[in-house]
Amino acid sequence: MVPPTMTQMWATMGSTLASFMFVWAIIRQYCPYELRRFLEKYSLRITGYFYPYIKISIHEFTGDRLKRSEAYAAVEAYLSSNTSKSAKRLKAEMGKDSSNLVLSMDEYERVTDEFHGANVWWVLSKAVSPGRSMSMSYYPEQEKRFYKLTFHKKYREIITGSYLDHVVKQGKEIRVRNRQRKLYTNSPGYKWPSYKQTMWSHIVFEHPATFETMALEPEKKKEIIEDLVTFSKSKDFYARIGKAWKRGYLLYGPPGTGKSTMIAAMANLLSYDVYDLELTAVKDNTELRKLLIETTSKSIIVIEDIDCSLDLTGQRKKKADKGCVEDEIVKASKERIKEPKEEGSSKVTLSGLLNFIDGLWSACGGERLVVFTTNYVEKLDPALIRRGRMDKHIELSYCSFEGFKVLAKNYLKLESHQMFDMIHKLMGETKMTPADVAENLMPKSPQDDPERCLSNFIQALEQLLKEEEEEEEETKKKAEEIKDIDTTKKQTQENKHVEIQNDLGSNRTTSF
Ligand SMILES: Nc1ncnc2c1ncn2[C@@H]1O[C@H](COP(=O)(O)OP(=O)(O)OP(=O)(O)O)[C@@H](O)[C@H]1O
Ligand SMILES: [Mg+2]
Repeated sequence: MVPPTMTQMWATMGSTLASFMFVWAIIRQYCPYELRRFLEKYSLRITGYFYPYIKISIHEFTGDRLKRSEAYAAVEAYLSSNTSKSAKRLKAEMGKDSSNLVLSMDEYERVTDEFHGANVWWVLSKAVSPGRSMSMSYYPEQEKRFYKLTFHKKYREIITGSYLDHVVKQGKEIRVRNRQRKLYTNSPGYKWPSYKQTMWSHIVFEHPATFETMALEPEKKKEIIEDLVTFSKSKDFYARIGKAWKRGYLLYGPPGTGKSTMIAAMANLLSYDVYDLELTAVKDNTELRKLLIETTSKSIIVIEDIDCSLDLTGQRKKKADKGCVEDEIVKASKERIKEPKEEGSSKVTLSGLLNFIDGLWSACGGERLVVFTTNYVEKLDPALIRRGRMDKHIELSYCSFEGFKVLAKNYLKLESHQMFDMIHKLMGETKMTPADVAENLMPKSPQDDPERCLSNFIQALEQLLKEEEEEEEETKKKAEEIKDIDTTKKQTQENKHVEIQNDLGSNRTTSF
């Protein structure tokens, strides 16, 4: 018998395929869903005997469709950043800040990836489950999307052992980087929420502060950044030493030295959410615990002006308390300290707060920073700020010349100028907060070029120096007056003493 020619072979194969497609189309069109599933199942089993490839599916929704699968989301992020460059059909969606389009592979597109010499293929597919009626309800037709990973069976170990972990880890990191971060706050006077409502309200966190733009000595900045980055990478370390993965920071210093700015810079550095906890709006310790449980991993929990929020005897301070009077003067413009509506409803105690920091952390797990800020560190109870609770104490102080150089670069785009020497000298003799330096460097009119801003700043420094000298003179004068009064008092006392001695002496002589 003559073997078939190539053309004949192709023709036979083509017609077989066409017939198969035709039969399959008829089955899809007319067969009930259950029969179709049955045929699919057995055809897959038969081909499985000869087919050397393994397939893994990762579905978008699992179980009750309520929650999107984290694995699916991680694979999606991984593929959109790693392999979408090789995809030919892409879909575009708005990015997180609605300013750019994000591309990812489209349905049924196939992309390849390579891991330690193993080639794999990813396809985004979808299955359609038909609509069905159950009791009184009708469930419409549903599309179920899933990623299908295909690889040769000889790579089974490497793919299931490490490639999938690598994909999920990288995908999660990409998602954290790309996610829209949030600033949460607990609203004052908020009633205990009904089912599934959260106690936190949030807005999108878009603070532009970074460590780069912060006026801080370079070594200090480097140390803080390294501390934060080391913390964020220490999951295994914390697990090994049996400690909850959290770190406490105490930021202290005069108003306007960048405590709040640093919190924003921390959040931007690590891509964390921020929970700004208003302690005065928390009803009691139970509510405080509930608030904590609702926070998510990769977040910073902030309590600003901790000295005003809590009475160290255990009861929260009220707005007009004596201890906070000086803060009230300093912060007259701030409305942060709010009086609870009902009298006697303030029940958050120091021990409640300590439990908030220590007790529940261990149960919650996850990566969290807790940051306290204060203008008066000496007012705080040592128990609250001891190492282990507040692990790192950072003092933010008046602006140094190094700090000024950062601000001059940010505000005026100047890295050096002949006026800098003068500024260096004046800054060594004065105490100006970074907030004031920033305000003085800010152009106030279109005519304010960098030179003008610098000379305005010099004027402000000279004025401050004069005021400080006058104040010092005043203090000296007062000290001298007090000294004079003391000397006069002492002199009078001494004179009196001499008189008494003399009287006693003359009495003794008389008696002899
Ligand atoms: N170290 C700094 N670097 C850059 N800008 C700063 C710095 N410190 C303060 N500023 C500027 O001053 C403004 C006020 O600073 P910030 O609110 O961070 O001060 P604070 O220490 O939190 O003050 P308070 O104790 O009153 O809360 C900021 O908006 C920022 O522009
Ligand atoms: Mg602040």
